[in-house]
Amino acid sequence: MASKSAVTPGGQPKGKEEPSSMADVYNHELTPLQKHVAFFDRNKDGVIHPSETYEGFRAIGCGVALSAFSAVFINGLLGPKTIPENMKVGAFKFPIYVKNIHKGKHGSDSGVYDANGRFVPEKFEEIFKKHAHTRPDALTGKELNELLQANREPNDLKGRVGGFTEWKVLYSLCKDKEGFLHKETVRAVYDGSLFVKLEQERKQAKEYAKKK
Ligand code: HEM
Ligand SMILES: [Ca+2]
Repeated sequence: MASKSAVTPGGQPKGKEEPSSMADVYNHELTPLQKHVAFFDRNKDGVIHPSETYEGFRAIGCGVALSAFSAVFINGLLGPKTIPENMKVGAFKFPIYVKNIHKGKHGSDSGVYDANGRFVPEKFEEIFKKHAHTRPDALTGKELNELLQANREPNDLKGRVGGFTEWKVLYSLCKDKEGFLHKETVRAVYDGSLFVKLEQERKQAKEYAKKK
């Protein structure tokens, strides 16, 4: 009988270098923040390698430059915070451990993810109550800037840059023709379903283009 741990829940063989226990994260209910990043763990071995960050960004429609930049900076800066204690990691591998992604949280954020990576509905609603002036269920580019400004914590350059990048990439990927970023899109960022949807939409658009 095949050993239970020989394959990931996705059915793919596990990476050789990482201990199999890292994939265990998928045997439990994921926190919303774990779901947010699980999309980028392409082979579901519990570890996001820079190549997977790159692949994930490409899959949702980001260009080569942004995807490569993100792989270097997200894995380089966030990855080390997520390495489990007593775990030795080879130089230049820059893994991100899905299990510990809450340790990668930064300052100057909205607070919608709590310290454990859970979703805080009140904080989510607050974003729109405070900043959605033009219409209640969406943010304009200007209103997004207002949110970023309001989230800024003193002496927190790293957190500010992190928050700025997350929100600006989201806005550029998902704003509608009139420049609105919809509440339901933002909701889908927090439960991780947005990335899956964007990838599916791109695949369908490609199929459609092939048939034409
Ligand atoms: C195009 C891809 C991505 C977009 C558009 C995006 C967007 C966002 C947004 C809008 C937030 C909420 C920030 C807030 O509440 O103020 C967030 C949080 C977060 N994201 Fe992403 N993200 C992306 C990819 C990733 C990847 C690849 C990782 C790591 C593997 C990641 C890790 C995080 C973490 C750790 C947080 C929590 C930050 C905090 O609350 O302090 N994200 N992201
Ligand atoms: Ca992986």
